[in-house]
Amino acid sequence: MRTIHILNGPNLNLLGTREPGVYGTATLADVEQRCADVATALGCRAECRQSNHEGRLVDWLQEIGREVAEGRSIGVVLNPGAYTHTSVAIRDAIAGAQVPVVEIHVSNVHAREEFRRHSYVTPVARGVIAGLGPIGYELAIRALVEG
Ligand SMILES: O=C1C[C@@](O)(C(=O)O)C[C@@H](O)[C@@H]1O
Repeated sequence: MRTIHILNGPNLNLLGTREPGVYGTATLADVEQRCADVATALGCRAECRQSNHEGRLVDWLQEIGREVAEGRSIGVVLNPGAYTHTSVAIRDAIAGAQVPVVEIHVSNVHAREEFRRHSYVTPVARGVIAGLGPIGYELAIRALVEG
């Protein structure tokens, strides 16, 4: 059974209590449970991880690149959090490890501050989902598995 990875970046461990007017009230555990259920329904396994550390996300992306090359993984649903707007290292890890990535944002980053409109990840992602809340993760999993 192939794995689909769900990686969440900084501060997404605070989902549910963090700015609920922007990010809603679902917790990260709720989101991860939903991802696990959708993956199972699609015949694969979800592995969900979160880190507040850029280098750890880079390490995980490199590992996943090896899994993809060996046919053990389908790719990554990645919410890079604030690193979306700052991280050349995460962009380079995705490109260098040739990981299929769907970029996801809970909030509509294009309707917020100007600095959230630029993403270093988008040019190396298969696609982007933003502003649909937790259901975006489900759509991203479907896109990777069925796409
Ligand atoms: O941490 C986050 C969360 C976010 O990626 C989202 O899911 O909407 C949007 C980012 O701008 C922000 O820094």
